[in-house]
Amino acid sequence: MNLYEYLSQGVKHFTLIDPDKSVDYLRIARYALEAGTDGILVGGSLGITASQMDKVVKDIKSIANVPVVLFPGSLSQLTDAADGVLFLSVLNSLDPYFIIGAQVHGAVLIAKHYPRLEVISTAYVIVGDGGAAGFVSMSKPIPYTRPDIAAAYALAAGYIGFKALYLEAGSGAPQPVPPDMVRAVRKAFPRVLIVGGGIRSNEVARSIAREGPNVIVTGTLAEESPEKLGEIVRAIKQR
Ligand SMILES: CC(C)=CCC/C(C)=C/CC/C(C)=C/CC/C(C)=C/COP(=O)(O)OP(=O)(O)O
Ligand SMILES: O=P(O)(O)OC[C@@H](O)CO
Ligand SMILES: [Mg+2]
Repeated sequence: MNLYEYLSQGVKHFTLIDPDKSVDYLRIARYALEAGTDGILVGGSLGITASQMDKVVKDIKSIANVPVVLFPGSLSQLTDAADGVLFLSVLNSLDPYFIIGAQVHGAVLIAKHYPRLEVISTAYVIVGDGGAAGFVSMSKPIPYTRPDIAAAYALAAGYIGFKALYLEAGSGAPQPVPPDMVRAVRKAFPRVLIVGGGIRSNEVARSIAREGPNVIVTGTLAEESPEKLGEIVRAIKQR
C-alpha cells in the first residue's frame, strides 16, 4: 500500500514533530508510537536546515513502524529519508511564492535529488488564528465563523485535483478548526482531509473525528504533554 492509500483509510492520528522545537525528538516519537499514533509528520515553519531534517527523519525512521512524512515549512526541509512529502500549496496566501513559487523550486529538487519520495499534492488552507504558518506564508486566514468559505476553497481544491487538503488553524492556536467547518469541508472535498492546529483535549479531538476527516494532527500536545497522546489516539479511534 502506498502512502496515499494509507492516508485514505479511516480516521488516523498523526504526531507532528518540529525539529526546531523538540531537541528531545526521539523521546516524543517513542511516546507517540507507544500511544498508537498512525504516522509522524516532520517539519516546522522556521529555522530548520536540510542536514537537521535528514538526521531527525533518519533517527525517527529507525524506531518507527508507521510512515514518516515531511511537512515542509521551507525548501530546506526536503530529504528522501522520509516516506513521502505533503507538497503544500497555501491556497489562501496573498503571496504567489507560497502558492506556486516554492513548489517550482521544490519540484526540481525532488525530481533530481529525492525521486523516492511519494509526493502528495496538498491544498493548505489556513483558518482563524493561523499560527506561525499563517503569518509566515502571508495568508489571509478564513474566519472560524465561515465554514461556507472553507467549503468553497475545498471545492476548488477538489476540482483542481489536489490529492489532499490540510485544514490548518495554526500550531498552538487558541481555537481549533470548528467541527461545523470540518463537516462542510468534508462534504466538499472527496480525497484525503487532514485537520490540525490547537487540538489538545480528547473531547475536541473526538468532535472533529466524528466529522470524518482522514487525519487529525497534534504537535504542541506531543511537545508539551506526550503522556496524553494515548488518550487522544483512543478518543479519535472510538469516536
Ligand atoms: C517544498 C514545498 C512544496 C513547500 C515549502 C514552502 C511552502 C509552500 C510552505 C507552506 C507555508 C508554511 C510556512 C508551512 C509550515 C508548515 C508547518 C511545518 C507547520 C508547523 O508549524 P510549526 O512550525 O510547528 O509552528 P510553530 O513554529 O508555531 O511551532
Ligand atoms: O501544534 P498543534 O496546535 O497541535 O498543531 C499541529 C499542526 O496542525 C500545526 O501545523
Ligand atoms: Mg510547533
